[in-house]
Amino acid sequence: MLELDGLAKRFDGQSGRALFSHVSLRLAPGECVAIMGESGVGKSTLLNCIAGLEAVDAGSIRLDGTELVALDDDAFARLRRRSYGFVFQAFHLLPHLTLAQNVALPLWLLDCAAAEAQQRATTMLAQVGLADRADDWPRHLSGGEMQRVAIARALVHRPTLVLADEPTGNLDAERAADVLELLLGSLRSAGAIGILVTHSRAAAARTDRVLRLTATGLAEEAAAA
Ligand SMILES: Nc1ncnc2c1ncn2[C@@H]1O[C@H](COP(=O)(O)OP(=O)(O)OP(=O)(O)O)[C@@H](O)[C@H]1O
Repeated sequence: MLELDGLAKRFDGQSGRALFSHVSLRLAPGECVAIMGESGVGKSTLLNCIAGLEAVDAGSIRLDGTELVALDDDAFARLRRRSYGFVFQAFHLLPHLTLAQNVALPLWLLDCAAAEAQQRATTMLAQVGLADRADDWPRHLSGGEMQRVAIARALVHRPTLVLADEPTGNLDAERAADVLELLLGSLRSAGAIGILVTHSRAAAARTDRVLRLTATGLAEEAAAA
């Protein structure tokens, strides 16, 4: 369970005005929501706050009962490695690693034995439809294929929470729909919580709930596109 209560964030130079405040949300395992909102309202910043990459100015973030706002940077980094997965608009695959090595990366960071990491990475690649590409290189892939690898990497260590920032933003409509279906299906079958920041109404409509971020918090929207 992810519980956000009264989160507020302000950057220096914003003359006392909060970027957002009163952000509260409860998400159960397997639940996936979309966060929409005007450009610049703070959606990516909110994801960064939930990930502990930006400090909040007020509020509470609890993951399975643990208060994360109280954690120091090292403790948050360890938790992030173990319990978080990330999917980015620009894929962020490492060009000098094979696809299997890219997917195995989170397992290496958790000190998983090399043989097990290799086997789990290969299994994940098969689940995203790239079984025969394990030893290939990111530069040989299409955008949609790169995002499939990124989804495998985000889920290989069985995270509690996956944060996806515009995961279909660099893809054409057909590839976006395929990648989104894969991401949401994978999240649901893994029982992970998913938070998807998107400008795409079509993408948002595929999630369980659509929320709109404004300066004064998150408001529920009708899920229909
Ligand atoms: N480290 C920072 N220091 C100061 N201001 C920042 C910092 N990071 C982001 N901002 C500002 O905070 C605001 C929110 O940025 P953010 O990227 O979170 O918005 P967004 O809703 O995700 O926008 P978009 O939909 O365009 O991606 C912007 O005005 C941005 O310039």
